[in-house]
Amino acid sequence: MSTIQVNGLLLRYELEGREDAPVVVLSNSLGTDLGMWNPQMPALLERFRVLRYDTRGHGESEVAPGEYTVAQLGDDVIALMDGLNIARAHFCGLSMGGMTGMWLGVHHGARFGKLALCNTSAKIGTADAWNSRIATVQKEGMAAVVPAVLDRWFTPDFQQRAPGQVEVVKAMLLRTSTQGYAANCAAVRDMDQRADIAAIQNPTLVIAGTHDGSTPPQDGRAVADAIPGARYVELDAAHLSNWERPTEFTRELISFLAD
Ligand SMILES: O=C(O)CC1=CCC(=O)O1
Repeated sequence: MSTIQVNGLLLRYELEGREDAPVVVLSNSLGTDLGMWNPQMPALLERFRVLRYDTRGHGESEVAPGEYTVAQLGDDVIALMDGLNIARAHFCGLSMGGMTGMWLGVHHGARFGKLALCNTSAKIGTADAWNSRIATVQKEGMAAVVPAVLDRWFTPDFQQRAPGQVEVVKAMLLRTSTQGYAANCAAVRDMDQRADIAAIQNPTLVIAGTHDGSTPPQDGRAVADAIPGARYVELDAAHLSNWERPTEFTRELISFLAD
């Protein structure tokens, strides 16, 4: 396992692929870790050097005290790239990872080539709903949110036809630190980038899921409409579209990045 000290905490990362290939950074969603990109890795590694990491408070990365902000999550990516001497990269993030991607496009666009913003939103849910989720995990632990979260991540059809894959992702959610999860919920709760993202100048792909109960397609469309020239693609999937439609997701991502 590789770790690096960034912004006062240890982040776990993996950097794989040919040293002379263009770099793509992959950023995980709330309640997962860098393993959420496993379905895309073999195809990505044929063309790219892939840097993926566990967002602070997730997986094997450290849990910093207090609540986080999307700006902190974005600063971690810049510090990670600086620490690994990566001057420029493409970026792909799903859900909270996509929110980090929007922030990076607005504030550090010159460090990035193309942005893929997947199953994400410039503003998500109400403060009350996030506060209630935070209170639940703090009082009852991660297991208390698992059934509702899984029903937003995967369609009933996928849960029935791929129970083994659902178990793999469920295990990531259950392994997530309660404190880290709550701190990242606060970052998502407090984020509103709707007025900012029109400033993004990077070529952008927005991927949405028709059955996504967390960041519905209209949210993805709104992101694509706000970013000049952004491409919008909708897959027949719920929130974790990269697991539910891995072939289509990977094809869309690679054809966009390699174009
Ligand atoms: O857990 C959810 O409801 C879905 C989600 C919201 C932000 C994120 O990254 O995942």
